[in-house]
Amino acid sequence: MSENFEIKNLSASYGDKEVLRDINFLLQQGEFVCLCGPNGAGKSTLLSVMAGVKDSALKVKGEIKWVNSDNQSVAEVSKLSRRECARIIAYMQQNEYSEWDFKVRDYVLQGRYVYTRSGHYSAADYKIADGVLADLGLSLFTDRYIHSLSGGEFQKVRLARALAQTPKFLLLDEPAANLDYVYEPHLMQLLRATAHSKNLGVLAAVHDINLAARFSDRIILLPPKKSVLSGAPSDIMNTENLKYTFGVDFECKEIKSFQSLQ
Ligand SMILES: Nc1ncnc2c1ncn2[C@@H]1O[C@H](COP(=O)(O)OP(=O)(O)OP(=O)(O)O)[C@@H](O)[C@H]1O
Repeated sequence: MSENFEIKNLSASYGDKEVLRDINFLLQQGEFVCLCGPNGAGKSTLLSVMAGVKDSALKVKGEIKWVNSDNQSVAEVSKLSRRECARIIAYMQQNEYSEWDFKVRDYVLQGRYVYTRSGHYSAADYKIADGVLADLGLSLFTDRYIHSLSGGEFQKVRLARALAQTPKFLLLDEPAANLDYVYEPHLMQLLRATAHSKNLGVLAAVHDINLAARFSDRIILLPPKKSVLSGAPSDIMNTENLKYTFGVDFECKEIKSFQSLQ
């Protein structure tokens, strides 16, 4: 049975500094959703709260839980251990650096850690890690060391590690950062296809609203200290909603060839 990730009446602040105000939305398994908003609107903060790894100085009110298709609560993020949470949600943060220079395969295998006993990986764990590397076109990188990778290559390897976690929900903070103009749309296409084929709920903070409009099933617009707007790209991407979110005027044009490229 599919589950939904429900965010209800969520507000968050650092001391007196309000960051999120009255956020409400559902993320369903099997959909690819882009989270768009201006710098500082709270996209990273929201993702970290949903993943259960927020900054300890951040005070949060509201509900973050999973509900089943009958709208019954299944679990709450705040009541689960890190290990339990990580079996349901994989979270790829904006910037990450590993002190240790792992081989790519070992780094991706870390996604399986939450399923191991005492950190021993099974043949099935290796199979999953290798399968994800193949899906992302990274098989040739398997034996490379991560410190030798370019920024874009490492970004893809980080995504592979998150997918190896086989979560129900995948939270990505700017997954297209460091990617070139060819791989950027490739990645968005892959995320959409993976969400659909693996019944994975994907929420990705994305700065490029054209990319979001072209590939997502749904867009959530997050303006600073205001409620979110949510809808299919064709319904939500209009001058009024973009002004509400970004505070500046936009001209919106539908480019049909974008659709045909999918
Ligand atoms: N530890 C902290 N203490 C105080 N304020 C913080 C802290 N961390 C983040 N903030 C503030 O919270 C607000 C939201 O930050 P956040 O990184 O979530 O925004 P964002 O939408 O992801 O921005 P960007 O698009 O620039 O990455 C910002 O104003 C930021 O300065």
